[in-house]
Amino acid sequence: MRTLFIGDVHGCAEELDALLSECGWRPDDRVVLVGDLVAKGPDSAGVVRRARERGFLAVRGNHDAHVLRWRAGRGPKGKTLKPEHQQVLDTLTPEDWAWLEAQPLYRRFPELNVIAVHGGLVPGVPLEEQKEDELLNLRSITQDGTPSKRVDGGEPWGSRWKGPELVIFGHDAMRGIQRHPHALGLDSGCVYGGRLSAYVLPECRLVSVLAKRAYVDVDASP
Ligand SMILES: Nc1ncnc2c1ncn2[C@@H]1O[C@H](COP(=O)(O)OP(=O)(O)OP(=O)(O)OP(=O)(O)OP(=O)(O)OC[C@H]2O[C@@H](n3cnc4c(N)ncnc43)[C@H](O)[C@@H]2O)[C@@H](O)[C@H]1O
Repeated sequence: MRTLFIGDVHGCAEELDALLSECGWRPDDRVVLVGDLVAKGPDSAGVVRRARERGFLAVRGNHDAHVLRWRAGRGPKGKTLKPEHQQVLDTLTPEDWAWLEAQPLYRRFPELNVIAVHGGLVPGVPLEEQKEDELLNLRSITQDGTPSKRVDGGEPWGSRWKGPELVIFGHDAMRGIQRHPHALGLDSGCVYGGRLSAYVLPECRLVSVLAKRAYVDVDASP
């Protein structure tokens, strides 16, 4: 059986279809989306529906977690919901929400020696002791080992991850595809007009398709 790990889709349903086609996706392939299925792009509900109906697996991304919190009435106090998240709340069906809520923060694939997570893992911390915010939002590690959610907050966390598992992650569109000895970043910025990327095992093949257009202007992003 093949396993296709796919980077941040962010509602780019047409690009997801194109990528699956480029990979030669068959229903007996296992597909694992590494988080941020929703928000920013044009068709979050279409992405979740495809994943749900086709039996894909996913891990939860920071945007998925954010809309789930609002849906549960636990949005940050005194804050208003951004349009990109309101659109998700307005369009997902109850079945979509149930599926999204069932997605964990990380998944282990022992037979592949792979861990899938959206943000990252703090090197040296056992998997079960990793904090939720870092699993969702980690990007960098400072010289003294402090985790940071900022791109300029140190070196990429993946460069310090020593294995033994290969960690496949997303969340870092600014750095794009990251190849470290034991970590592979798959967010190639599709929603910003970049590419949507997949890593196919056991072939060890990186496949990507161009975004049809930029749905978010990087310069206009907060
Ligand atoms: N209390 C609160 N009140 C209201 N809202 C709240 C909230 N707490 C959380 N939220 C909202 O909930 C969401 C999740 O928040 P949170 O979980 O806090 O994540 P975040 O890292 O702050 O969210 P970002 O939107 O910055 O990052 P991202 O996950 O979209 O990463 P990406 O790499 O694509 O993008 C990161 C950046 O990189 C830029 N970028 C990406 N690619 C490129 C490129 N190639 N070149 C230049 N810039 C690029 C993007 O424009 C973007 O700015 C956010 O929208 C946040 O604002």
